[in-house]
Amino acid sequence: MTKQVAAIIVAGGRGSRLASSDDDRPKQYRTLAGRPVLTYTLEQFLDHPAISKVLVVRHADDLQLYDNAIADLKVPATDRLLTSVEGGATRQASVYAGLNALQYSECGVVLIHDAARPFVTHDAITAVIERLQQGAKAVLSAIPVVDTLKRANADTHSLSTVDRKGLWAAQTPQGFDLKTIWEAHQQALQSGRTDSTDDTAVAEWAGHQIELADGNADNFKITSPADLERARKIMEMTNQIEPPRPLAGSHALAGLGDVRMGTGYDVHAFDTGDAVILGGISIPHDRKLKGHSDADVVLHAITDAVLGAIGDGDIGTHFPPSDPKWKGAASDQFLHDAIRRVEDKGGRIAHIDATIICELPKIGPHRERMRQAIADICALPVSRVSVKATTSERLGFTGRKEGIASIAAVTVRLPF
Ligand SMILES: Nc1ccn([C@@H]2O[C@H](COP(=O)(O)OP(=O)(O)OP(=O)(O)O)[C@@H](O)[C@H]2O)c(=O)n1
Ligand SMILES: C[C@](O)(CO)[C@H](O)COP(=O)(O)O
Repeated sequence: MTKQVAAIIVAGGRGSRLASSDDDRPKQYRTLAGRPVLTYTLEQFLDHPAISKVLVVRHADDLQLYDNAIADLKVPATDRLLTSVEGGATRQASVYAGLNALQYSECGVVLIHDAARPFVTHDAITAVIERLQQGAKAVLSAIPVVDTLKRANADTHSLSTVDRKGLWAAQTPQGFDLKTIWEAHQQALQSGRTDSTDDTAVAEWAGHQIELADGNADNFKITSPADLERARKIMEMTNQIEPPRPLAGSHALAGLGDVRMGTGYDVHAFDTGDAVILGGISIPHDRKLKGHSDADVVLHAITDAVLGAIGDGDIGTHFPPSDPKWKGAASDQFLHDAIRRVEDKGGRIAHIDATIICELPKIGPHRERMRQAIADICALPVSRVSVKATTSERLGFTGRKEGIASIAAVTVRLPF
């Protein structure tokens, strides 16, 4: 009999090996081409027709980040996405929290997957499910080790070669009969075994046989800063806008699509505070910008430029300042909404050029981070985002340091 399949996505870690001073979000909430890692991971499971329930285990402090990740889903979550549960101090504890939450579901088998593996494929998921439906109690998605392996001492002098024959690199998803893995985790905990780095280790320890299913090298886990960079490049390439065809004769415009240009302008006054939000990042300053939302004057100008390109009103039309809902709101959601309006018309943003007009703070030291933040929000390669800054030679309100202005130009390609 075919058993109902649940998936647990463990997203309760802190990503300490990827810690960075300018972004305190755990790795599963960092963005790849504008959307959180967790969002991509979840989509793979929500999109798989054989999976009935998906449960995310998250850290107690991450509720807002989790909600943002769900808001970015492009596949319907419906009632298949269960209410998230809080994890524990180790991966093993987080998985156990997820298994406990599934005890009263109707699912007979469960896949356990790292949120930090967003490139998991439909085929890798199917391979694990098929073996479980054929009766396996524990299935590991894995790839054979292809590099020559060395064992080295602490000062990294190579000591010996390890025979790689029969060695596999464990990935996720790992699939189990739900009762079997739940009991194995319970026994492990009762015996004080709390440091297993994966669930097949828990099942092995409890005496169960593990079967292998085909994983793939692309399903790497984002662990280090280099992994995050690699993931960003892959996702940016996947989302890459086709380069415009070279202009040639009368068909040139057909190759480019319906190219539109929009401009935006915004101003916010200074208020007492200690940081300004500009282009999606926070910059320490001796004032803040006053506004109904977070007063990110750059994202507001870009949002208006996007809306201008498609002739769809302006930021105030869609997000009236009179609506208390937008009080203190992060402005990336305004831009996300404008981009969705472009995508609903089958279009794409091709290029963004923003200028910030202020005497202070100095923009130069923050420019690259701002470009990256805007590129992330818009799912664009950073090469398609420009941020410039100028003073107004001490003239006018920006010159008197009363506020900051920003103008933006955005190019959009729509289908004919
Ligand atoms: N207490 C924990 C620890 C880890 N995980 C999850 O388990 C997966 C794989 O673990 P790992 O890569 O070790 O993640 P972190 O523990 O976050 O990373 P680090 O060890 O660098 O802190 C990740 O999706 C992570 O969010 C979890 O749910 N709860
Ligand atoms: C579960 C896992 O992803 C399999 O490769 C891995 O063991 C996670 O733990 P780690 O702490 O990152 O080694």
